[in-house]
Amino acid sequence: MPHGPYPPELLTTAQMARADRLTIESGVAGMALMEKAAAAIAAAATAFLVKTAGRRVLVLCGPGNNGGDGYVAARMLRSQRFKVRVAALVPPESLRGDAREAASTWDGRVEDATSCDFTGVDLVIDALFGTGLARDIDGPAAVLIERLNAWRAETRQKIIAVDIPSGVDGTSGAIRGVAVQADSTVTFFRLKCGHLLLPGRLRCGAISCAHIGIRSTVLQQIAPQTFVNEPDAWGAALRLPSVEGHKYARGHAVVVSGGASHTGAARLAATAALRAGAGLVTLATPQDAVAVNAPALTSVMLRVADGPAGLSALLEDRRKNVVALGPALGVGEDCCALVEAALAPSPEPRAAVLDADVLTSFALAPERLKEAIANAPGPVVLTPHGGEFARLFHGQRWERTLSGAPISKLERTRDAAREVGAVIVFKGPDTVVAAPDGRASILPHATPWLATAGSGDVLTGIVAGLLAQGMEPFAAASCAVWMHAAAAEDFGPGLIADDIINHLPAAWRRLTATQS
Ligand SMILES: NC(=O)C1=CN([C@@H]2O[C@H](COP(=O)(O)OP(=O)(O)OC[C@H]3O[C@@H](n4cnc5c(N)ncnc54)[C@H](O)[C@@H]3O)[C@@H](O)[C@H]2O)[C@@H](O)CC1
Ligand SMILES: [K+]
Repeated sequence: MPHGPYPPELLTTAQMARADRLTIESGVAGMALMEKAAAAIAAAATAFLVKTAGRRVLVLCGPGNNGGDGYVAARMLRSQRFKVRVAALVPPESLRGDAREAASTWDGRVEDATSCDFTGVDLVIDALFGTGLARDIDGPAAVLIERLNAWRAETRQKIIAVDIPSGVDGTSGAIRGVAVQADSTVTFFRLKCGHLLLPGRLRCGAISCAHIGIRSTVLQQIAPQTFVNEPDAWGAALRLPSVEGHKYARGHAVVVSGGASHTGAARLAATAALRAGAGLVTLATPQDAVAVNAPALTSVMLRVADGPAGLSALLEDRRKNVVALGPALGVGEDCCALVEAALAPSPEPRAAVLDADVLTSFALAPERLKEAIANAPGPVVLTPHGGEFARLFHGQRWERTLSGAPISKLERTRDAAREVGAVIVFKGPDTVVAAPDGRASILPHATPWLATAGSGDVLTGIVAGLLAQGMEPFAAASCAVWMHAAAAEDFGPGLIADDIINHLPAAWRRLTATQS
């Protein structure tokens, strides 16, 4: 699993190649970058070998600069008296540019990787393919990677990946044919999107990011729009309560409850909105559910709002600046009509969070949802999981471009956000948040315990609570995803949705510690 914190920007492989190019054009030699990259790899390998008292290293080198890093790291490790073997996919004489120069600094034997033997090896360095991977791996290289993974599984020996595990697409996180299963990955300058998107993330092991002499000023030209979902990316937009502020200054969120037998989900969302910092939260309940909701609430207020007309009347109070609906609302036309009431034009701005049954209800009429969003009196955040996303954006079923490159969850979320005009939180272990203007964030670590009943309802409530305080919607949605994961991580095994709410104060503490 990844280790953080990381630099905030995430790059595509094309953006990373541009960062290398811009740096080289500014006068830094490509070999100097490679030496630093290799030094970071050698340091990681040394730390591992010292800890395990291992001595024998096998460096697998590919046909490009990733292989170049491997040759230089091999030389560095041998100079520290480790027993180093190098095995390559192509003969060193066939290499070009920096890779060729790097290989020339290794004066030891170079074995043929496709027939190399792993017996007795303590550590493998995977320098086969990096950000230059351009197609699916097949043939002898694929067989080698399969043999390598089988060796690791059998012997429990370790693999360090140079930049990215070979076979993982650095932009999409897809596996191109086969991919190395690494125990740790040392990447350079900035993480790539494919380090955090599944399934790539699961192939990386612990990720570290080394500085190799590329200045962060190159990012001004590259203008990345994707960020690691950590406080560095959105902390500046956070609204912390001030001593002199009163509760109305922190907004008033309305959460819409389902009928008498479906009330728990909305109560979870409402309580989470309060814990996320909304000044006031009202649960809008149908008359038939009052008797169920009333005894179950204390700090959340309760108001009757039957159907669209009831909700419209409740929302006439202009201080109610966020409405959240979807959890256990029931699928169908009644649900669509409630959403249209919630998004109806209003003289005061009002944000909305749409989740669960709302997303399914509009699956057959996405244009209708798009129109309601276009006319809404404030920003809208949609929080689909995989199934809801697929139903609502079924037009986006292509997994690959015409040239065969995989289309990632990141790009699909970004396209959907642009298409529908709302911030989209595409939930999962690698939750992606995307805004219509193209900004996106990816959650670097989520505990598997988050996949529990009611967890999504709590997330809806946190988004609503942060929006109520006036946080910018992309930042609010990203922050909510982070807090949700941080609270779950704080609680640990055995988590249920109520625990996420109860551990939001711990997430707040962690967050405010990063801000001071
Ligand atoms: N000067 C630079 O550009 C730097 C590059 N660095 C390293 O260089 C790597 C990128 O180097 P490259 O752009 O040369 O790319 P790679 O070394 O990742 O691979 C490119 C080579 O692999 C071949 N190839 C691509 N996909 C293949 C497939 N499926 N099957 C078989 N062959 C395939 C290509 O034809 C090309 O020969 C980074 O990941 C990083 O490790 C670092 O040393 C930092 C500096
Ligand atoms: K690699």
